[in-house]
Amino acid sequence: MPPSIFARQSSEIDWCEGNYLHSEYVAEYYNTVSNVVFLLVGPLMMYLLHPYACTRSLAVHLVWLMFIAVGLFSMYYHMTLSYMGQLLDEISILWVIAVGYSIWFPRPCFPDFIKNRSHFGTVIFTLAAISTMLSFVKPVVNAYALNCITFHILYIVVKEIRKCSNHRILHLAFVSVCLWIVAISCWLSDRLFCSFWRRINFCYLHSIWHVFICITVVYSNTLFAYFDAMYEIPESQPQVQYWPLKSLQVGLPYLSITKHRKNC
Ligand SMILES: CCCCCCCC/C=C\CCCCCCCC(=O)N[C@@H](CO)[C@H](O)/C=C/CCCCCCCCCCCCC
Ligand SMILES: [Ca+2]
Ligand SMILES: [Zn+2]
Repeated sequence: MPPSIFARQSSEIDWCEGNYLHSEYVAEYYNTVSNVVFLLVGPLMMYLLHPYACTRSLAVHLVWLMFIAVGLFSMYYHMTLSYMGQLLDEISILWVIAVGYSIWFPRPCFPDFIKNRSHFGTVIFTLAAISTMLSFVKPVVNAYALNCITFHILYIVVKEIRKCSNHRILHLAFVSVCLWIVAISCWLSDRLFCSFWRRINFCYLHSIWHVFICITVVYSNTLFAYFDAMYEIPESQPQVQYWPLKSLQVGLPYLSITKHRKNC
């Protein structure tokens, strides 16, 4: 009988951290626990972005709810290393990116055949549905394919930043890219150079990736929310602020709205 898709270690991928070293129930202890950052940052962003979401669209909250779901699925995945865990982790990432694109993709960058944002959303959701089906074909390539989407995101960042002269936004874009470079270096190094990291007994790179990609997503989403707000709701005078140290530009960035349109 073939192993169940829920069976422990039925995933094709095994991350560098040793399995069942700290608990008989948790396959990769640090890779599991490090996902707590998603569970802390998601609700905090929903709280900080509430005025912006009320003005722009409540779908902004959906991104952060799905972000929390990604953290929970990722926890389940590293806890079990099951095939089901892997697919839940990857498919939930695909859909949160799809929702992010539908809300924040800058209107001037729409391809010519797109009529409006809801048409764009339909195209993105169709592509995400097709990709979801394809993800079952060769699950081992899914994570690489998801990471490749970032190159398209970087292309859009460069395109938008060329039109921008606001120093706070240039700083935000620069820090987003630096954080992503650190995150992806950890992810790739954990996958490609595991024997080296095992030799020096430092197998925590994938846990470090979880923390850095979580912060990168906060930075890049704030950047896209700013670009989008300047196109769609400029009258609300959007501004980037930082939690907890507003004045020093230190901490987690978020979009604040000066003139609040009371939709909720
Ligand atoms: C107009 C553009 C809008 C962009 C919206 C982007 C919204 C992204 C929101 C959430 C993505 C969360 C990703 C967290 C992954 C955590 C789980 C994890 O680590 N899974 C791994 C296995 O445990 C798996 O191997 C990872 C696969 C790859 C994930 C790729 C994530 C891409 C995130 C995009 C970041 C943008 C960076 C932009 C830099 C300027
Ligand atoms: Ca492992
Ligand atoms: Zn992970």
